[in-house]
Amino acid sequence: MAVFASLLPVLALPSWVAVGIAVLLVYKFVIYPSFLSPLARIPAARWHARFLPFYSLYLKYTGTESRTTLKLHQRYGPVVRLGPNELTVNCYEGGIKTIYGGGFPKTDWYQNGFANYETENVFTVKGKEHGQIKRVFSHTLANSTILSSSSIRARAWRAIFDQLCPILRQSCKSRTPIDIHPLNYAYAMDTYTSFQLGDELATDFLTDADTREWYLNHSKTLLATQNFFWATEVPNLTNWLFKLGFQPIPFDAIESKLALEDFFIKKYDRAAQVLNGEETHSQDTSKRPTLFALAHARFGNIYKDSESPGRQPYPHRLQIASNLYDQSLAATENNGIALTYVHYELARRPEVQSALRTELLAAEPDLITADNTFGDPKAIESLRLLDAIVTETLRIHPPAGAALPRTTPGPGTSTIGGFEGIPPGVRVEARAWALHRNPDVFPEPEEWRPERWLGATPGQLTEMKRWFWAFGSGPRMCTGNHFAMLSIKLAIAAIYLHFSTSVVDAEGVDMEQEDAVVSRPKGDKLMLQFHEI
Ligand code: HEM
Repeated sequence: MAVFASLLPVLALPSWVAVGIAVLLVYKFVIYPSFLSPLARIPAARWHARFLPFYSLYLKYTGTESRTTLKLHQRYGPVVRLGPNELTVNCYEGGIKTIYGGGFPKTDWYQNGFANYETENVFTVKGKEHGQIKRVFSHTLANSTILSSSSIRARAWRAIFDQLCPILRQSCKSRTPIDIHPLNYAYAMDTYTSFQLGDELATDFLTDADTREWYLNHSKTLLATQNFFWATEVPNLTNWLFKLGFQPIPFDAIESKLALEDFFIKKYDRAAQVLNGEETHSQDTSKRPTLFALAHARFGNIYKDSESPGRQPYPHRLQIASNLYDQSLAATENNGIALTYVHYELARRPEVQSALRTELLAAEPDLITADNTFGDPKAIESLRLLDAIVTETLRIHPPAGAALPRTTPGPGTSTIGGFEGIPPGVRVEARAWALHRNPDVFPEPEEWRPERWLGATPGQLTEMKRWFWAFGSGPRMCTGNHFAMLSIKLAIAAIYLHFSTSVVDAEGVDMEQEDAVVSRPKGDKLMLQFHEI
């Protein structure tokens, strides 16, 4: 009724005024965007994409965007108009170099999807606050610090040799295949939260299977494409529907978000007590909540105390929680997916496993010390085949391979992929999935070939590194890339020194990657048979 009531004034207008308004609307919403806008020169994905957003929304809702845009780029070139105000971009010069290297601002998509505790974090925030938060963690997450951290290596050792290997050995003895995917998530979460919060407050998902399963069920619901779509792609429509009494975001997804937030904030609150000396702890550095302590000490330089409402038991509680929770989600999902695909590719290629083992055995004296821990971190850095295996896996199976949206800045216009005069406020986005499949840079791009990183000429290598985009680029590039590479390499090195693997075909296994913000294998499992060496 309210809708009809709002139309009454229009119906009461003289007919020539109504026609005039209709002509203006057609001009603004159809003729201008289709023929006169600076975007009109750019090839459109569909004829209607010039003035209607539905094609783009359809691709996002159905989780078919990355694969479809790859085909669109193959057909129309490096810049394609996906909607009236949206461009998909697939090139380095004038593409990722300009947009991401040039620091074009993020869209609200990030805030709508990834703010935790209703509070922004380094992943979502725009403006100068972003650089301030990033600087708090940047030294501790830098490659030199990560490589020299004995506590990271000690925790990884414990996770792999004391917790994971016994599970793998058991499966060897009983000749029972094992689903390695949830264990990869567990390893990623346990090692990262240990770095954040110290060993005692970290998760223990490798041994605590019930909590692991509880976590995985909630995170799967939370990140399901169609649940995520409403808040990120059509937030205004979602709010309107909510006001009209509909709830497009399923209750399960909201419940999962709240359950996970609650699980983690309890840990952060305990970390604050540790720091305040309210809990007795030894001086053992592995128990120190390293990343929590950094945020706790330095967020006061970013946020005023007035931004810490009285309900917070310690300053900036929600800002700390939002950041740490975001990081642990990023670490678990991305490292977990990457590890699963490294296993998947290796398990199908015994000859690559043998070559890797030869490389590992040659480095073993430096890699592993006599008193049983990971040795000189440079040893792991120097393993070229291992590096090529992980990099090639991130190329062909990027865990965060979907679109990363930005907006063209103002004042003035931008040049994107050779198209000049792009006005401010246009959504522009590239995706690792498509960049990594450019055959001019990565010949036979659908082939997993680690050797492409080893036999390339210096010129080819430079080009491949420019287009390699698993961690993004520019000022918003992943802050966890060094931690990710080290922890993935430690796990793969330790496991393939002692085991070989083969893939087992089992019900529910589907290794095709989801076309989603977090690109898990569709079946969400990988059954492997481990063989002890
Ligand atoms: C294989 C593992 C990982 C992959 C593939 C990955 C991928 C990415 C990508 C593509 C971005 C850029 C997003 C954008 O530009 O919109 C990003 C940002 C980010 N990642 Fe990662 N990530 C991984 C591991 C981690 C880990 C271990 C952490 C833990 C600290 C982490 C924390 C972050 C954060 C905080 C950002 C936001 C940076 C900013 O906006 O300045 N990631 N990641």
